Amino acid sequence: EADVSPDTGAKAKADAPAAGSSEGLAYEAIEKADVYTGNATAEAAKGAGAGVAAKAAKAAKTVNAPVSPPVQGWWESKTCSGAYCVYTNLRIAQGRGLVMVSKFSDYQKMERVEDHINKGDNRFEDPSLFAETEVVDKGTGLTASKNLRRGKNLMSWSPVLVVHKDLFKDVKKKDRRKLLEAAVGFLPDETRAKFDRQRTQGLSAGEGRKRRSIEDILLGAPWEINLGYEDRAEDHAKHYVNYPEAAVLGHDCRPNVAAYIDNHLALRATVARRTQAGEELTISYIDPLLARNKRQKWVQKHRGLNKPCGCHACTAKGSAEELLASDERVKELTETLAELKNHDSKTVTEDKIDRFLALLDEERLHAKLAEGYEYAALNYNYLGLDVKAKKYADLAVQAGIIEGGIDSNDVVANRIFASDIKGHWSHRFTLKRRGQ
Ligand SMILES: C[S@@+](CC[C@H](N)C(=O)[O-])C[C@H]1O[C@@H](n2cnc3c(N)ncnc32)[C@H](O)[C@@H]1O
Repeated sequence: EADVSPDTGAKAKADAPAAGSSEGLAYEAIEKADVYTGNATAEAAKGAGAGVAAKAAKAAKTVNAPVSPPVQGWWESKTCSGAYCVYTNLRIAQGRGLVMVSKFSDYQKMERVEDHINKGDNRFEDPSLFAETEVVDKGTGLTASKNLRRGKNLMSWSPVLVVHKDLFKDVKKKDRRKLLEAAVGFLPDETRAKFDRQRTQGLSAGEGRKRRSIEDILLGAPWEINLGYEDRAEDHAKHYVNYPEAAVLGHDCRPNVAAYIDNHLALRATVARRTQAGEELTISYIDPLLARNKRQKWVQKHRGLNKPCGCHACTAKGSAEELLASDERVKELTETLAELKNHDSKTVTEDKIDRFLALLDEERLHAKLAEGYEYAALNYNYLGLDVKAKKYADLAVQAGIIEGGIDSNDVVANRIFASDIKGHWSHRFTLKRRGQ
């Protein structure tokens, strides 16, 4: 499949043409020592059988092929370990570039979404809205420079590194480190410098000597995409994604910023509640509706925090009473949400929905309201309470734009619902079933 470069209009082929070709493609020489070709690990060979070993052998043989990516177009490097290879596109997203460590079939899927990635914006909406600062016990973070209103867009950035999640189980640590370093080494200079900042950013002098590995950087942020088809269980195409500019956002279980990956694979971050100048801007690295002990362990185990989560919702400055109250709210919210999601539920009443909404607010889940509002609206409508249903369907649209983007499926569906509450299938659904 050929794609048109946004800058030159030239056809950029996925195949890397020979070095010095007359198609205007240039090669930057890199140290050959930086390019690594590994063998299939025992685990990968076991998982994928002879094909993987054959591919590894082929890779080993072709190590003398061009070892530098072309300036434009996709490039399949011969830097591989087992089924996983490094792929590059330096011109994508107006020259920001993207490197990938993945399987050939997933690389092909990525090639097909190039146009989408090219259409995304790459910018901080208004750099005067926040500044980088040191945050106590959290390293570098972003702090609001002005008062910010809910719904204010902060940033949109295309991915620069995409890594298959199975790499971490199929390839040995030493080999995957080489693959990841080779991939990042191929990024255009400016982008690589931004990536590299993440290795030392916010580490204290003592920690600084350690530098974060690329692996730690990937695992320390919550960004994942699935290049497969959601409805195919066998399709394991989950990938970690890195957005260097967003990596400075610290974690809070009750954050003031909502962030999501949009249809252009861009990371977007939007203010989720009114924020005062001087407040740290935070996102949640995990599902904020998990119970507190799970949240605390999860961020430590999976998000690189070197101690249990210390955010206000997890510590309440030591107030056992406040912590207990929050735990109870989270439990009730989770249980009620399950009831609201079940349209056969016999236990949902107007009071229960009212209470659910009050708890959402009290628990300060301002970056995760859309789902709750949507189910509240549906359940009000089941009971024929169309004024409340309309109010929360509208709020679900508003929250959905902040949490998932204006084009997201949920926003589109809720707009339709909000525009015709009484014509929606949910109207008086429970009442009709009760014969009322
Ligand atoms: C994506 S980075 C965020 C930027 C980071 N503060 C820095 O200085 O580069 C994730 C890392 O930041 C630190 N961090 C983020 N949120 C934190 C929190 N709530 N408590 C403690 N450390 C946190 C952890 O070291 C985590 O692995």
